[in-house]
Amino acid sequence: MTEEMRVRPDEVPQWTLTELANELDSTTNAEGTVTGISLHSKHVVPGDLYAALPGASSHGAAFAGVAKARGAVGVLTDPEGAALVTELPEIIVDDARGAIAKLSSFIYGDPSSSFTTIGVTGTQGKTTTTYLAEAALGEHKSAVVGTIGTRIGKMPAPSSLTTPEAPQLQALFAVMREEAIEVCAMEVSSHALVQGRVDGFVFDVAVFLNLGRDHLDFHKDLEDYFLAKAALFTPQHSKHAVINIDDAHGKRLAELTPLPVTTFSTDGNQADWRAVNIRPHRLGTDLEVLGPNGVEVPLSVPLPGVFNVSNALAVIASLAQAGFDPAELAAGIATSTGVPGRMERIDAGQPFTAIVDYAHKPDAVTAVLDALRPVTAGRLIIVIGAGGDRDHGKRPLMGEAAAKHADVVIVTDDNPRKENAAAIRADVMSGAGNGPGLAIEVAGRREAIAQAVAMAHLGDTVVIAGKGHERGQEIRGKIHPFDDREVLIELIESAE
Ligand SMILES: CC(=O)N[C@H]1[C@@H](OP(=O)(O)OP(=O)(O)OC[C@H]2O[C@@H](n3ccc(=O)[nH]c3=O)[C@H](O)[C@@H]2O)O[C@H](CO)[C@@H](O)[C@@H]1O[C@H](C)C(=O)N[C@@H](C)C(=O)N[C@H](CCC(=O)O)C(=O)O
Ligand SMILES: Nc1ncnc2c1ncn2[C@@H]1O[C@H](COP(=O)(O)OP(=O)(O)OP(=O)(O)O)[C@@H](O)[C@H]1O
Ligand SMILES: N[C@H](CCC[C@H](N)C(=O)O)C(=O)O
Ligand SMILES: [Mg+2]
Repeated sequence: MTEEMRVRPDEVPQWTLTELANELDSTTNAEGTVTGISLHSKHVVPGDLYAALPGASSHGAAFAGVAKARGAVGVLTDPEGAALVTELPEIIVDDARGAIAKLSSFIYGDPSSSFTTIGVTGTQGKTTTTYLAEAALGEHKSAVVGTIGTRIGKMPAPSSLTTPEAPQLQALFAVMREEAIEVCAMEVSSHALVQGRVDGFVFDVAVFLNLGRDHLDFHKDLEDYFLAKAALFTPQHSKHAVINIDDAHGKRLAELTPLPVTTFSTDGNQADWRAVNIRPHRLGTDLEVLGPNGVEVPLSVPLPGVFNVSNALAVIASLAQAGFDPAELAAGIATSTGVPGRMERIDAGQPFTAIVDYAHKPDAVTAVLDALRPVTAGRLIIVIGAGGDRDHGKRPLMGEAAAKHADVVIVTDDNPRKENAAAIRADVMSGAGNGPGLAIEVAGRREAIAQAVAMAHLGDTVVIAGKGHERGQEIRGKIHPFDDREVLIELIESAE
């Protein structure tokens, strides 16, 4: 097993329940010493305050017994939850979700004020941008929080969700403070903003990458989704905005935000930071970056696609705003060894190019295929599916984008979760069937990848889209081991 960074600080906080209740203008019905806070019963460690919140499928108060058995000393909950809790002392507040981030930051002593925080939002590119920030920072001690997990000083520390819930996040911040981290670059999802996971502290810099179709199962419509993201660009959440004005919603946000704004563009727009003389090649892109006050630095982005130039510019603009030297940042980006499952090249001696990528939204599918087309002499073959229990509306649009930009589309399963896999494939096929090329449906992801490998020749590019770094496939609530990269290598080797 690889070594992992701790997820709780060594220096354990000590608060009485009364002190915490006071902080929330509430009271408590017993005493006890609190040494941490948890939002999920399964994360509780002895000494924790268990925050029992109302959820979509249950009220956290129903798990207070489990939390107690794991050593919780009290419960923070709302009046509805209080009616369910009998086994632990309570702090009751009307808006328990509103209280939890503030209290989590308080318990750990506002740890993120000890380092620079960069919050990255956008429909696509957050993970890539935070990883490129880590590379850009070179020897400076940095941390990354996001979809693939947390990294503190390049050591993994497990975290769930793209943006962890506040108790987990603030504990990780406290570890970062102990590790003398200089900069934490983190992904901020729209879910996190709506659910107040990043309340209780203020980002030094907030970055907006783009807005496209996703998560319309959670947000009412695209406008609602935009407004959720726009909330990051208010003084309550951030001090400074860095915005991609090539994106129409970015342009709008730059006018809307009350924060001081730095803009960037790869598209010839009049921005503070601009990419010029863009020279794509098979493995990435070379270019020059023009910045404020006559700054001009050469940059080599070792990831293919102009969209990754945009992600790299976001890194330079935001870290330069935080005081780092653009030339050093550019030199750091050039050393990136890539991002797991993002445009990741797989080489098992096959005659064609094979790429594993995390595109699971229509714009990402388009961006990836557009990036690969100019460097593909033969056919562009994509294996694609869509996740279950997520936005249904994006499925035909993903199929359509694949069919429009690839020569062969193999529609298969992603994570069906609790849905019927055949029904999801039919949704994707309804869009994929409209393209000029060949669209076929193959049940079973392994079988679909095998078909792609069997049909690919010298000069072709095969893209396995949607699951990137994921190591399992969720089918009816159970996660089966499945890694696109390993499966691809196995199938290439067995085809020889
Ligand atoms: C829609 C959504 O964001 N749901 C999150 C939310 O669930 P919920 O409020 O409905 O909770 P619930 O399942 O009804 O449970 C109620 C409460 O009981 C607690 N509980 C529940 C079960 C148990 O055994 N013990 C326990 O303590 C839960 O922690 C929760 O507080 O609060 C839970 C606790 O933190 C999260 O785990 C859950 O994330 C679910 C798993 C999820 O899939 N979220 C995704 C959609 C998400 O947040 N994604 C974003 C964006 C990704 C992207 O950009 O693409 C992310 O930031 O990851
Ligand atoms: N700036 C961008 N514009 C368009 N597509 C992009 C951009 N950056 C990355 N992509 C595509 O989107 C996929 C996901 O990228 P990444 O994981 O960096 O995004 P994310 O915003 O973190 O996604 P998630 O919301 O799932 O965490 C990549 O594999 C690539 O296909
Ligand atoms: N953070 C994203 C991941 C999607 C990954 C894709 N493989 C899928 O299962 O849809 C989500 O929870 O919507
Ligand atoms: Mg991500």
